[in-house]
Amino acid sequence: MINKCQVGVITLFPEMFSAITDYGVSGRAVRDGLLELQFWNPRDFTEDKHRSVDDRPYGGGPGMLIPAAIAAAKQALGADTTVVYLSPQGQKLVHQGVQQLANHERLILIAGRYEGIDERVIKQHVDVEVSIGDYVLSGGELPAMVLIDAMARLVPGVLGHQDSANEDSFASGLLDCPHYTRPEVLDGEQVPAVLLSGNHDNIRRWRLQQSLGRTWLRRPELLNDLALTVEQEALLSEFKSQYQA
Ligand SMILES: NC(=O)c1ccc(N[C@@H]2CC[C@@H](O)C2)nc1
Repeated sequence: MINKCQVGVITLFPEMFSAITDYGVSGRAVRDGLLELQFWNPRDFTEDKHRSVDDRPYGGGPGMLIPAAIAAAKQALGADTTVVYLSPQGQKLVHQGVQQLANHERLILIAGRYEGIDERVIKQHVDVEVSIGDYVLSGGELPAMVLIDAMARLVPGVLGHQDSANEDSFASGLLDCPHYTRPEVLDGEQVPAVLLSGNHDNIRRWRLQQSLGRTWLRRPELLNDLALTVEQEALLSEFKSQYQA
């Protein structure tokens, strides 16, 4: 378990990252020093007076800006820092991958723009290529923020105890159970009585059964990778027997 998340980001648009540094749980993690972001902008490594960064595909143009930025980032974070490139060609990011990357404690993320980065740079400088999903975005910044947010939540002290309970459900490979707040009756629908019973073990079992049932209904393939406990098997088969579509 790491005790902080240190990330260097190579990006033309560092200001975009205010979306995670200035708000909510991730913003508090930055203020508490549990999440530390540093930025390197390829534009700062240009030598032409126009500071041009969008090289024509092998059409000559600026020198290799990304490797220069990686070198500067490694100077600050350490030569052994893991380099991650966000792209649709990467390995699909799921909770386990977030945990593995979070364990590196220090990472450099490359957020590309335009057509992407030179394949030789990937071969020579990138340790792992990661995709947040099968769709193309105009830049790697949003995927980088998704990865950073997910990793920060795994650092002790970032989440309150309730949120970390939610985290546990995903860590267990199950979808989260339904959640309810006030009022007790909304549009004629009651909050499930067990949640008002004060019986904590019944509430735990109900939530676990709901997570199992939802996973079975919405993402059955996730159950294939899980070794369910005796209690979980019993709760799921009870859910199935009571289920009417
Ligand atoms: N699915 C994803 O994680 C993803 C990552 C990056 C991306 N776009 C960038 C722009 C140019 C190139 O660097 C790749 N789109 C989708």
